[in-house]
Amino acid sequence: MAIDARGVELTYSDGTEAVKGVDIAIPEGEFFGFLGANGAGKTTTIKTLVTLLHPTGGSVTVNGFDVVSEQRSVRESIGYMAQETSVDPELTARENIRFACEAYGVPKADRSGRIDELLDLVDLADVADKTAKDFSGGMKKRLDVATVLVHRPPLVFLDEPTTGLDPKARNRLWDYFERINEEGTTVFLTTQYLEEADQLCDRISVIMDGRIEATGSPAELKSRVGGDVLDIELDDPDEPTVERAREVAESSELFDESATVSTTDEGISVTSASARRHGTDLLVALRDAGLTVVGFNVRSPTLDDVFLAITDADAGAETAGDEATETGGSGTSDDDATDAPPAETEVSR
Ligand SMILES: Nc1ncnc2c1ncn2[C@@H]1O[C@H](COP(=O)(O)OP(=O)(O)OP(=O)(O)O)[C@@H](O)[C@H]1O
Repeated sequence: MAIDARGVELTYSDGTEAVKGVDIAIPEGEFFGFLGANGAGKTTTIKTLVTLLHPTGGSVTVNGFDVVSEQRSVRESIGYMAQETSVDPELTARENIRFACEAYGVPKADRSGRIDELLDLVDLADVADKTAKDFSGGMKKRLDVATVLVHRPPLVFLDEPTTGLDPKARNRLWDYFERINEEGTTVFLTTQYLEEADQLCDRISVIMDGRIEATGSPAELKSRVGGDVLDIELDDPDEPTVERAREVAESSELFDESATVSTTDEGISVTSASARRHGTDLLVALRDAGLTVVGFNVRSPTLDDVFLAITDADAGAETAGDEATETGGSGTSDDDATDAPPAETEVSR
């Protein structure tokens, strides 16, 4: 097992319960995605797994080593790409990787071969001797990836590695991650992007408010949505119009007991096992209710829908969102620079 985490809890010294009993079991070679909105607890969990924070409850082994009593062995056997870049802008790409080789104790005789190999892996060989300060965001991230691989760790942690990158740079990074995984490295990736998790991961856990709400392959999670999705675009989708459409949908034939309706910027989305069969009936019912449908589409669910389904289910279950206050001086954290997370998710439709 690459990671075996049981009942992990992490309460910061200001009382914020960021992780509330998380179980994660990741076999070797898996590409695992840890998905959640801002502030859900992804970084706190990852920092616990890489020994930067000590769990306040539960137990974790990484590559068979205990994260508390065998911290050093854990660190030697993993690569960790943090959200903040570790690239030194004053050094060249080659020097940055060489520096990482020294830091990780890569034997001198192996260094230059390893550096060339990694420059090739992330396509930076052409700019190997340019200083990193002139690199684009995507190039810096690629260099970051190379530096965490110098000691050939069997397991790498990537904490939101593509946040802030344009789609092209993001796609390119995905190729490298896939390549690393194909070569046998276990990957633990955190992301806010459902599309990213869908594309890359064998298995995904969704974390919300410090708890894992769902785990499975992208296909399994999508099948939990319980049907296909009918997106309906309304003319002038102000609040009363959308509410009326929701009422019509909820009293239509589509609406069996597992069906759900969510509101979107354009109108409503109905998820139902009979979305394909009875979709057009709903359109007629909406027209009869005096509503103008300007667009509709029936599609298979995406991970966005999974996320929404979980969020909807969760909203009733608990009083949501006691957003923690930042103290900036936590005794348990060795980096206190977490930005206050805005209360929004990256779920775009
Ligand atoms: N040093 C700290 N002291 C106190 N609370 C903290 C600290 N760091 C994070 N938190 C809080 O713990 C919770 C989980 O934060 P965490 O950074 O793990 O979430 P995340 O899912 O990684 O979010 P993001 O996408 O913003 O990185 C949040 O409520 C956050 O405000």
